[in-house]
Amino acid sequence: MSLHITASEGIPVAETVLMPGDPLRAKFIAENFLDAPRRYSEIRNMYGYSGTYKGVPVSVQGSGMGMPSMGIYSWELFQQHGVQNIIRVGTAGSFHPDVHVGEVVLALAASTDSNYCDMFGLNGTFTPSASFSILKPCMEAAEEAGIRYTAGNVLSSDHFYEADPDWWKPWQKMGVLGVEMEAAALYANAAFLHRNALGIMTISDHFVLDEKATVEQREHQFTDMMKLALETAVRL
Ligand SMILES: O=P(O)(O)O[C@H]1O[C@H](CO)[C@@H](O)[C@H]1O
Ligand SMILES: O=c1cc[nH]c(=O)[nH]1
Repeated sequence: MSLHITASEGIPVAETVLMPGDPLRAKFIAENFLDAPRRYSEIRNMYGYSGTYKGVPVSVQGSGMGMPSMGIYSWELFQQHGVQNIIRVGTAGSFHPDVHVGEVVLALAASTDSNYCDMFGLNGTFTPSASFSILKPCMEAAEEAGIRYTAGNVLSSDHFYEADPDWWKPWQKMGVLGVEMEAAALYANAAFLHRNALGIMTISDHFVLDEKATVEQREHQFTDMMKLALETAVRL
């Protein structure tokens, strides 16, 4: 048990955890993809479940929205629940005309406008990046399952709503694929605590094209990303 996660000896957290921002997406993944799922935590309704996928123990834990929330849950999972690998299964807005709603992005690195990494006391700019130990099996699993993906830099932002409607254009110019709100904190915690992390995102909105996913799609229908994360988990 930790401050924000109930899990105990009775229902431990697995070494590999899938983390959607939305706790209802965690419930959906557990109920639709895991064998014998059991809920180990419901503090603040931030559900966590443990079960197996193809015989391998896997957990699914909501992270909430934003880096402070992801910072708390991933820190406790790594530090107090023995977790080795976290795979974020999130949604993102695309800045790229060739990366469409419903498509999968692998976040090689997470640029950020957040000061989350200041706590590590570095005298330069840390680059939160994915763990190759998860990225490689994920790419292999995607190729085997025929799941198309784009790999690149994403922006982890502290803001969902921005005052300036053109705020995203300088990031697009730098080749950043799109925006979400948690990967940088996850990658930084994993680096500091010597654990592994990867962000797999499905595009839910578009900044360039007139494309948008429904609430139902965001919660339930981004199954390529969920299957890909689970197929990656069994390869770790
Ligand atoms: O779908 P999730 O995983 O929550 O991810 C994205 O959606 C939320 C914003 O709507 C933020 O958490 C952002 O990172
Ligand atoms: O953080 C996010 C997630 C999806 N779409 C966005 O525009 N931002």
